[in-house]
Amino acid sequence: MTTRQLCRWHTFATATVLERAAVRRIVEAASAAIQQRGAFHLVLAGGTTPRRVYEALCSVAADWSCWHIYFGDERCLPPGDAERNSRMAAKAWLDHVAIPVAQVHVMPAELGAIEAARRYATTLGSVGEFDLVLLGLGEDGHTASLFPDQDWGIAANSPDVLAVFDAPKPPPERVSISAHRLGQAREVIFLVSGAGKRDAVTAWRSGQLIPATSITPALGVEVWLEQQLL
Ligand SMILES: O=C1O[C@H](COP(=O)(O)O)[C@@H](O)[C@H](O)[C@H]1O
Repeated sequence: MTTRQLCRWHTFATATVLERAAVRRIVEAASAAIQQRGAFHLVLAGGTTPRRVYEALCSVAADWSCWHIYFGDERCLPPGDAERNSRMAAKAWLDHVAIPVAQVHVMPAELGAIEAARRYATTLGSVGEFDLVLLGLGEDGHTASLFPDQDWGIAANSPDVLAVFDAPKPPPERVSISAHRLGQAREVIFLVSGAGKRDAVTAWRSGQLIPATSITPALGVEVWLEQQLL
């Protein structure tokens, strides 16, 4: 049985306005989580819009010692490869702030998708609900590394982490947190900008099943997008 996605759409005049709002929301969510539970568990997305948000996070004041970072997906490439989502996030943000290294949970994707998925599932085994999951949207409607016509891990008994092969966007071998596990979150925000996303947004808004619609947290998802995409 599939759960229907509760979706709240928010438009922003430009990508820059959207990115500034995302930075503010991340910092607010972190403060609230740290105040209420002593820690902030944040899942990062790859992609261009998130990268600019990460760059802006370098200059905010935050209690970095309480932040715990996870990755929604990763590309099976060597650790320092510029195309890895973890490398991008490190370069843009994580290398410049005082989040303890042991609290940055990189997917060991260099080990291959199957072994990396197995190890990351162990990492997530001790993590409860994420406080905030950031996701992107690909031009084909993919999110994290959940691609059209592949297994998105929707079922409650799906593995928490999927080994992905034959991804249509390079590289073909990837690792992704499953849709079911990504939905175990207090808050999920999709950050969507760039004219190339228009068809995917139209498909989503018209009720078509695309990978992004498979993320169904109890409180629904927020989709933050540039005005030009509507
Ligand atoms: O390959 C990926 O693509 C999506 C979307 O990225 P974008 O650059 O088209 O915005 C991203 O969310 C995902 O993390 C990444 O691995």
